[in-house]
Amino acid sequence: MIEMTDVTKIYETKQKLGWFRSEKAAVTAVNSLSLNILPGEIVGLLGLNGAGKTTTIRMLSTLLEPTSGSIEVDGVAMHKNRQAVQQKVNMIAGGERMLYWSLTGRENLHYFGKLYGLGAAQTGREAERLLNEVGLGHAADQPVEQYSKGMKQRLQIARGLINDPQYLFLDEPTLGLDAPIARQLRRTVGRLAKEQGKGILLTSHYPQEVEELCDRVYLLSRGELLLCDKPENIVRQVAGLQTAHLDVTGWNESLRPLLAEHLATSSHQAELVCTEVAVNPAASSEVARLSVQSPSADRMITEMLPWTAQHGLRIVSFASEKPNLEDAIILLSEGKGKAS
Ligand SMILES: Nc1ncnc2c1ncn2[C@@H]1O[C@H](COP(=O)(O)OP(=O)(O)OP(=O)(O)O)[C@@H](O)[C@H]1O
Repeated sequence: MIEMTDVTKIYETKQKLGWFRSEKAAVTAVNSLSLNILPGEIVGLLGLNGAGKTTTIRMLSTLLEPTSGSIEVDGVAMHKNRQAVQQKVNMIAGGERMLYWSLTGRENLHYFGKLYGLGAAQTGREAERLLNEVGLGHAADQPVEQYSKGMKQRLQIARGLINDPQYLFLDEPTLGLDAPIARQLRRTVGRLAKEQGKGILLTSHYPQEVEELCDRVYLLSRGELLLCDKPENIVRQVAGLQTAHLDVTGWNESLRPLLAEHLATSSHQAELVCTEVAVNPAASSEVARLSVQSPSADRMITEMLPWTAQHGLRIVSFASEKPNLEDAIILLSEGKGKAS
C-alpha cells in the first residue's frame, strides 16, 4: 500500500517587483495531504487547475521532495530508502515528455531499463514483451520522431512499465489523444489494475474517464483535500443542484429583478444562475436562455411556466440538467454542495 501522511509542499519562488527587483515568495502547492492507494485499485486525483495534482504525483514518484510529512510504499519510508521506492513506482505523463526522439522505441526502453538497474538481457526481454503488448512491435526499431501521437503515448506506457512497478502514476494519460486510442489506453489501465494487481493513481481533466476507471477519487482544491469518495457518491453530493434551462423570446433585462424576486419566494430554493441571450436564426428573433438552479429542475420548470406567460414571454424550448462529475468538481471546488 502507498500511504502519504500529512504531506505539505512549499515551492520557494521569486516574485518580480519591477524590471530589476524581486523578492522571495513561497507557494503552498499541497497542504497537509493524506492519501492511500491499495494494490489493484485505480484512484483518481482531481481538482481544477493549480489544485496540486502534478505536485502530488511528482512527490509520489520521488521526483520532488515534500517539505514535510511522510510517504511510505509497502512499508518503506521514501526519505529513508529512495532507491527501494523507485523500484516499486513509475509515472506516465501525458503528451510527449520523457522520451528521446532520436532514439528508437526499443532504444528508449533499453535506456530507461538501464536507469532502473535492469541487466541487458532482462531489459531486452522486457522491452520486446512490452513493445508487443502496447502494439508497437512493428515500429520497435523506428526513431520516436517518426511515431504518431498515439504511438508515442503507447511507448510512454511501455516506458512506465519497464521496471514492472507495483504502483503507477498517470498524469493526464489521454491528453490530446483521439477517442479510439484513448479508449484503448483506458482498457490497458483497467487491465493493469484488475488483472495484474497494480495500484494506480490517475489525474485527468476528462470526468468520464474518471467515472469509467476510478474506484475512489480524491478531490483537491488549492492544495487541500476537499473529500475522498466513489465518483457516484461525489455526484450525489451536488444532486440537489439541478438546473432548469428555459429558452424564451420576449425577454428584457427589466424582468431580471422580478424573476429573482419570484424565485426567492418559490418553495424550491431556486436561484437564477445564468441568462444568455442569442439570436435564433430560425425564429429570426432574440432567444434568452434562463438557467435556474434548484433541487428539482423538473418542478422548477412547471413552476416557471405561469410566470413566463404572465410576463409576456414565449417558451421556445425547455430542458432539465442533472449534475455529472464535471459539475460536481466545479461546484465543490467553488464551495457549493455538501462538502463545503
Ligand atoms: N515549480 C514551481 N514553482 C513554483 N510554484 C509552482 C511550481 N509548480 C507548481 N507551482 C504552483 O503550485 C500550485 C499547484 O500546481 P500543480 O501544477 O501541482 O497543480 P495541478 O493541479 O497539477 O494544476 P494543472 O491542472 O493546471 O496541471 C500552483 O499554484 C502552481 O502555480
